[in-house]
Amino acid sequence: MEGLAIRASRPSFLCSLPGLGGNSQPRYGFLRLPAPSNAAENTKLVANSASFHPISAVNVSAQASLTADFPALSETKVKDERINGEEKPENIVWHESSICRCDRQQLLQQKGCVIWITGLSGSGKSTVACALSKALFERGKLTYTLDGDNVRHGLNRDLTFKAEDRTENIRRIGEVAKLFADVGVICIASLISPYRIDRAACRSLLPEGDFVEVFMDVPLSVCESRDPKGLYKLARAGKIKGFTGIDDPYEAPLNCEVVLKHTGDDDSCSPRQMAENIISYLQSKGYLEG
Ligand SMILES: Nc1ncnc2c1ncn2[C@@H]1O[C@H](COP(=O)(O)OS(=O)(=O)O)[C@@H](OP(=O)(O)O)[C@H]1O
Ligand SMILES: Nc1ncnc2c1ncn2[C@@H]1O[C@H](COP(=O)(O)OP(=O)(O)O)[C@@H](O)[C@H]1O
Repeated sequence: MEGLAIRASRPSFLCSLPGLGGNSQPRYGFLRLPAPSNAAENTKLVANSASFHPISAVNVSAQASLTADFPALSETKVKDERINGEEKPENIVWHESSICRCDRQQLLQQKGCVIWITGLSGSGKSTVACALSKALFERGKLTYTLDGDNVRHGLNRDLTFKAEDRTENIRRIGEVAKLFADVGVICIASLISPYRIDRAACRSLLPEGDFVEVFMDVPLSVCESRDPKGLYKLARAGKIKGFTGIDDPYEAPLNCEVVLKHTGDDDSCSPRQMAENIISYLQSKGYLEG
């Protein structure tokens, strides 16, 4: 177990393995514990990990008994009872895989992360997401885009635009994006995500640096003049209630990784150029290498 540097800020099993694979960048993966040969050994291993991941004695014995009854669970660990401040049901154990995130990243020659594009309706989120995924594809990098509009056709079809439903929309997309990042994919999430606290919650799901918040800094007047779906017109006419920027708030990021500022309709504001700005950021942080 020597040489493992635990990222204390993460309430999970994430740890960094400095120097692994000859790369100076820390790699993130699940801490692998050897398969215990018996319940006592298992208890000891779990107890040893308690310095970074507090678990209760009740869970330790539950783990030991599950392991005895179901050998297939021998490499599972009891997961934190509280994740993201929420109570989790009891008797849920984390099943470990023999292939970890760093293996997948090595395979893909890139690092998983989430590019979170936020901004008003009509600010160009979907357009820049599309340009980014195309430009990365041309460089041989694997992306997947979660667009608010699209996800609301399926996974989030039950959600409206009232505040608590927007929060749930963002939470679900944040969780799905986290899974994609764990696959090693560059996940592009483009949704209005108007509330700072919800974006911060999604950020907190990921290891530091892996959440790249991109703000489409486009004035409301520009978005409204574009109005490709005619929704601003309807909102102004009072036919849509609670429309972001009209009668519902948008909280611009105070401190995000990339700001794409609209300064006119010149080349510097083209979707392609905006995508290149994001790619430069990813390159500078090593996300386009394995
Ligand atoms: N009331 C209201 N407010 C804002 N937007 C509305 C609303 N009703 C429908 N739409 C359309 O839904 C798209 C936004 O969905 P999101 O999932 O991105 O929104 S949110 O993050 O949950 O706030 C948004 O798409 P984009 O224009 O692509 O942003 C709108 O077309
Ligand atoms: N960088 C840009 N410059 C000029 N027009 C743009 C740009 N990005 C998007 N648009 C146009 O603005 C409108 C809204 O873009 P869209 O990507 O659908 O925004 P959002 O996803 O934020 O609602 C579309 O008609 C699109 O062609």
